[in-house]
Amino acid sequence: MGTFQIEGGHQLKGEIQPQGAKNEALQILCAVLLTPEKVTIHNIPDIIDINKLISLLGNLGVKIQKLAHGSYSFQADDLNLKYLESPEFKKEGSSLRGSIMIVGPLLARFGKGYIPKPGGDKIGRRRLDTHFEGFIKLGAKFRYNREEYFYGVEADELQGTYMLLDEASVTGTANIVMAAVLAKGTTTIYNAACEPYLQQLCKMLNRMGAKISGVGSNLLSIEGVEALGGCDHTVLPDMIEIGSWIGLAAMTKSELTIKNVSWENLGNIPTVFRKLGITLEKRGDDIYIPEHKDGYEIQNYIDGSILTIADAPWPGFTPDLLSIVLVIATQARGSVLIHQKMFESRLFFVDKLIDMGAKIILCDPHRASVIGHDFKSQLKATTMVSPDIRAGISLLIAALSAKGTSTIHNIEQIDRGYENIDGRLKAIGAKIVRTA
Ligand SMILES: CC(=O)N[C@H]1[C@@H](OP(=O)(O)OP(=O)(O)OC[C@H]2O[C@@H](n3ccc(=O)[nH]c3=O)[C@H](O)[C@@H]2O)O[C@H](CO)[C@@H](O)[C@@H]1O
Ligand SMILES: C=C(OP(=O)(O)O)C(=O)O
Repeated sequence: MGTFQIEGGHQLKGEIQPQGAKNEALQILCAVLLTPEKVTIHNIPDIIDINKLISLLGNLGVKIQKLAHGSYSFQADDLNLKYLESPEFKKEGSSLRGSIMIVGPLLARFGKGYIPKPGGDKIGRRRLDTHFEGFIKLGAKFRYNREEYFYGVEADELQGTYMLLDEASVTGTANIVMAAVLAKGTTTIYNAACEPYLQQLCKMLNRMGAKISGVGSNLLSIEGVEALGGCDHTVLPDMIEIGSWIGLAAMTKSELTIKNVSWENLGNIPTVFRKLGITLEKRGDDIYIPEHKDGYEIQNYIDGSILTIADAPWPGFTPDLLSIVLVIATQARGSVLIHQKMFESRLFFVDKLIDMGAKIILCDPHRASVIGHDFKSQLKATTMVSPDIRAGISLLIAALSAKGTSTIHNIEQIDRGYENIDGRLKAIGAKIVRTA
């Protein structure tokens, strides 16, 4: 279990380039299974979860070539489907969440898709009903081995149909879309998730020859085609990393420029940070954050009542940024209610912030009320364990703003989603030491 030692209380300064988006890259990598032709992908982040998925694809027989940092070509022309029945697959497939999205492409192209219960953050119930209900609607037979937590779907042929998803699941929508592109006839998916991750996936599939319309909305129409071809794709910058750097700048009162953020794909993320009182300037495609010498003040609603920041499926505010918003609020002027609607175990990390001196009341597993210190009282350094990716980065931001030296254990949880995090933060002045 690796550890970070963080000397807090230093201002940072400079430019930071966001990595490619983890959650988009996971979808895009699974899509290479849909064609025997070569697919080239750029801006793939070098992080644990992505590297695990690339290794899984390699074990499935995908030919992989590293072209440059973040650029790879993949060719799934001769797969070893026997691997899906091996003990190694049961171990490898269950070590990340994104692996679930190999099922749709394998089902569509080879008539069968299997997966052990996928891993990912332990942040509450993470069911897979939406995925499998979608495959069943397309005509697949479903099997579930309870002893081994092993899921399987099989079909000689998939038939397009209308479906109303029970919830706008991100990975569920991606999986069903990837199955439907090769089905017979037209599939209509209502209540589809439409995060930029999915928009990017659909655009890529269309470049491969798929016929998907409604991209960016919650109503997708997919006219099945016989086969897909190769393509080139570049992953967008990671909007969750961008939000993390905004939080970092505010909490450490640092002047930072976040480079090439793809503003048009950030949805309401800038607006939410502005509601917390943080100044963000659009400079070309960069975000410039000035030093917040006098802190930042949370806005109330028009009627004077206390602001709530809650998550919702896109174009609502992503749940993956709520932990970061919460930590920033601990030093704001004013109060805010953080309402994590999607996951029931994602706010428990606030205990660590309370230990550090933050004023937070965990009202219930979904809601935390934060009363900001307005920098009148600095957080105190402490020792903590990172429970999940976003709590981990939030604790790291808290530690960078705190007085004294903090220790964070289990930093693999942060490395799952942030590329060379210590190296990049040290380059802008952070004092972090990594021990293996
Ligand atoms: C690899 C990947 O891409 N992971 C992301 C993906 O996970 P993932 O695709 O696993 O998450 P889902 O979108 O399926 O669902 C997330 C949670 O929200 C609940 N839910 C979802 C939709 C809805 O309308 N109502 C509702 O309550 C689900 O029951 C579940 O508990 O999307 C999540 C929600 O944005 C993000 O936190 C994860 O980072
Ligand atoms: C919850 C997350 O990831 P995963 O779905 O891979 O666990 C996340 O990226 O915040």
